[in-house]
Amino acid sequence: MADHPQKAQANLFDVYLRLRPPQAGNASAEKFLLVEELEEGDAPTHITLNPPNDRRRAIEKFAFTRVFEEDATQLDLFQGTKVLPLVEGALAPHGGDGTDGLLATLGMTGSGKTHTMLGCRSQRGLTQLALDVVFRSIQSNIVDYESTPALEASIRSSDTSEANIHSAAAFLESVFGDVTAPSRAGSRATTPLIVRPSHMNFCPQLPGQYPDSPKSVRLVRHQDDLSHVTMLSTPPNQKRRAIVPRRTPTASLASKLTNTSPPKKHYMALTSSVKSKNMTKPDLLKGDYLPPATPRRPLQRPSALPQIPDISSVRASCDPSAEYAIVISMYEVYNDRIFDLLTPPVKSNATKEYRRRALLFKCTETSPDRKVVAGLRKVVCGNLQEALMVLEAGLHERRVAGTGSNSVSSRSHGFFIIEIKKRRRGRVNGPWGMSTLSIVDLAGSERARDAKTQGATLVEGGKINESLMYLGQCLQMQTDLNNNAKPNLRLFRQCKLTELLFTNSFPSTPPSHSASHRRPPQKAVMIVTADPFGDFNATSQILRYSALAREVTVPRIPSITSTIMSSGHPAGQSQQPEPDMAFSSPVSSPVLQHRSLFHPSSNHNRGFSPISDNERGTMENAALEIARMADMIDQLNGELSHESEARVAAEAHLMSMEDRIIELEQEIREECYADFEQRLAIEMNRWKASLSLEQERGEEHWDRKVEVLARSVGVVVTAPSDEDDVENEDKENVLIENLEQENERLRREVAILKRELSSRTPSKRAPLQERGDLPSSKSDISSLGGKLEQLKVSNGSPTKKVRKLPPKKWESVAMDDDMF
Ligand SMILES: Nc1ncnc2c1ncn2[C@@H]1O[C@H](COP(=O)(O)OP(=O)(O)OP(=O)(O)O)[C@@H](O)[C@H]1O
Repeated sequence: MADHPQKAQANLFDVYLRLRPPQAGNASAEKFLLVEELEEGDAPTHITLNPPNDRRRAIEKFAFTRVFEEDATQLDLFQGTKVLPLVEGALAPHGGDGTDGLLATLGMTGSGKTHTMLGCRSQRGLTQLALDVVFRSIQSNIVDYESTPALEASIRSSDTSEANIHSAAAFLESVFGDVTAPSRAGSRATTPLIVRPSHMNFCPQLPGQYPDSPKSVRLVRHQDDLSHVTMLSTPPNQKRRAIVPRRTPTASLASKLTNTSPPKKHYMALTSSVKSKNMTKPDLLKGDYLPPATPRRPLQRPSALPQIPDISSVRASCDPSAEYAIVISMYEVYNDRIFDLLTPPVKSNATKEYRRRALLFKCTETSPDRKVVAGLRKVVCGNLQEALMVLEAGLHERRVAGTGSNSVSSRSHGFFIIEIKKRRRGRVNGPWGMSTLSIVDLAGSERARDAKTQGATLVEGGKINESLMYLGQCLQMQTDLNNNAKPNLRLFRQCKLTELLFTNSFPSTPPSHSASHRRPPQKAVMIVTADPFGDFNATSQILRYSALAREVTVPRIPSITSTIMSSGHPAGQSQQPEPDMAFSSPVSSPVLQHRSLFHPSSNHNRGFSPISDNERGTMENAALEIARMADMIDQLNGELSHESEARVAAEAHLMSMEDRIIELEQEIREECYADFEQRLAIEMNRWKASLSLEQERGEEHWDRKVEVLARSVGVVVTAPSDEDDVENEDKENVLIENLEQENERLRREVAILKRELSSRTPSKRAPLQERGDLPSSKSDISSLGGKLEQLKVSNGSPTKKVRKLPPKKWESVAMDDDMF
C-alpha cells in the first residue's frame, strides 16, 4: 500500500478497527480476519481478510489508523483512539472557541458498538469516560448553574437551536424522582450503565398477564449469559413473582407471545399496523417490538454505576481564564427521522396514543450558517453524576429489540451530545462560545436472514442498512478529498444520518452580514467494530468502505494449473520465478493496488516431465482466463448481493413510507378535525349574532307597527313597562281586530256604491256625489285615501310604502279601486 494511513491529512475521520472476542458457540467457526503483526511495540494497523471456504476469492488487505485486537480493553480504546485530544480540542485550552469532536462506531449488528460506546454493567464505555474526563478537567472552572439564577437566562439566550433548557436537578426530579408526577411513557429498558444485584433479574411478564405488570419488556443479555432475560423498570411490588427457571430467550419470549392477547396500540404501533397489513398474522416473534400499552411509571433511580476503568489520573487541559458550562442533549435517528430522547412521548388527544414528534435539522434564525437539531430538550449538568443520570434517562427512551443476531439490538442511531459552553471568567454578561462533542452509537447493519427479523423490525433493519449504505458512500469520498477533489456535498444530504455526521466536517461559511466567524471542521473518530468469526460478506463490505486504504489480491492460478505448468521443469532444473498472476479487481477502492501476496517457492515442482512452450503458453492463457472468470464471478456475486440488499432496503423503505403515510394521514385527520371544530365554533357564533340581530329587528319592527297604529287611531303610546307588556298586547290585538272589521265594512259599502254607480247612466251619477258619506271633492278623496292607506299600513308592513300616482282622467274610477 502506497499511503500510510496516518499520513492522510484530509481524512474526514480517523478510522480505528476493534475486533470483538468470539461469541459463545462461535469458537469453532473459521476466523477470516487476521491482524498483521508489526515490529515489537508498534500498534497494528493492517488486517487481511481471507475468504473462508473459497480459496479462489480475492484476498483483501485493509489499513486503519490502528487495529485493536480481541483482548483490547475499554481503557485501551480510550487511550488508543485519542478521545483525550478530542476533549481537549473542544475545551480549547489556548483560548477561543473549541473544535467540534465526533466519536462514532460502525459495524455489523452484535459486533460490539454499544459495548464500546456505553460499556456493560461492570465496565464503562467511551461515553462515560469522555464525560468523566470533561468534568475532571474543568472542575475548578465550571459554573454553578443551580445557585446562579442569572446563568439560566444567559445560557438560554446563547442557544441557537430553539431548545428547552432545564437544570439537571429539575430534569432528573421529573424523570426519576417524583412518584406523583405524571406518568412517563416510553421508558423501555435497562441500560448497560446500571449495576444491579443479581437477584433483580427477572423474566418479562408481558402486558396483560398481570393487572399491574410492567408495560415494556426488553431482552437483556446478562453479562454474556444468553439464557437470562431481564425485566426493566420493574415496579417494586412485582419483584417477588418474577423469578423463573432459566429458559432460552427465544423460546421463553415466543411462548409468552403466542399466549398473549395483542398489546394495545402505542406510538410504535403504527409500524405494527403496517406489519399486520403486509405480513401473515402469526409473525409476532422474537424480532417484534412490543410497544407499551399504557404510560409507564417514573424510572427507577440507578442504584450504582460502574467505576471501571479508572481514569482518575487523566485530565485534559482547559482554558484557565475561562468558565465552562456543560449542556447535554440526546436524540436518535429512527427510520430517518430525528426524535428527542430526553422528551417523553405525549398523548395525542385524538388517538389517545403516545407519540413523539420528529424534530427538524435546519438553520434557525440565530444559526443561519449552520444546521442544528431544533427544539431539543437540553440539560445543564454541574457534575459527572448528573450527566450520567441524564444519559441513563435518555437510553431508556432509545429503541432496541431482540433479533437473531443480537439480543439487545439498537434499532436507531443514538446521538449523545455534550455542548461545552465557554466564556471569559468573571464576565457576568459575557457571551458564550460553544463547541460540541458528539458521541454516536450507530445501529448495526444486519442481514434479515441472520437477524430473523420480521414486520416492524425488518423495516427498521432495512432503514438502518439504507442509511449505512449512504454513510459508506460518504466515507468513500475520503479518497476524493485526499486527491484534493471538491467534495460532493449532495452525497451528505441523502439521509438524516449522513447530514448529521458530516455537516460539521467542512469549515462553515457564515453569511457576509453575520458577525460569526468561520468555524474549523470537526475532528472525527470512527471506531469500526468487527467480529472475526462473524458474517464474512457483511463484514468485508463494511471494511471496504470504512478502511483508510485497501489492497486487493486475486489469488494466483488454481493450484492444479500451477502444478501442470510447473511440471514442465525437468528435475533439478532451476525454475524462474513466475510472473504475478494478479488481476485488477473491478471493485473500486480508495487506494486500490494489485499485488500478489503469494510467493511460490522456487523448486517445489521438480521431477515432472517437461512440456513444450506451446503447451505452456496455452496453460498460462487458460490460467489467466480462469482467474479472470473467477474474478468476474466474484464481481457478479458482489453485485448480486449488493442488489439484493438494495432491494431489501427499497422494500423496507416502501414499508416505512407506508408507515409514514399512515402517520401523515392521522396527523392530517387531526388537523382537519381541529380546523373543523374551529370553523364550526366561528359559524355558531356568527349564527347566534345574526339571530339576536334578527330578533332585535323584529322587535323594532313591531314597535314601529304599534306606533303607526297608535298614530292612526290617535292613541298616545308610552314606553311600555314590563308589567304592561301583556295588557298592551291585548289592547293592540283588539284595536287591530276593530280596524279590520271597519275596513271590511267600508270595502263592502264601496263595492255596493260602485255597483250602484255603474248601473246608472253618466248623467245620473252626479246626485250620488251629493251623499254625505261619499267624498265629494278631490281633497276629500285624497284625505280618505290617506286614511285608508294608514289603515292598510297598520294592517301590513309599516315599512312598505304605497306608491301614489297622479290620477288620470280616464282612470279615475280605476284609481278609486286601487286606493282600496
Ligand atoms: N469487546 C467486547 N468484549 C466483551 N463483550 C463484548 C465485546 N463486544 C461486544 N460484546 C458483547 O456482545 C454483545 C453484543 O454487543 P453490542 O450490543 O455492543 O453490539 P452492537 O454492535 O451494538 O449491536 P447492535 O448494532 O445490534 O446494537 C453484548 O452482550 C456485548 O457485551
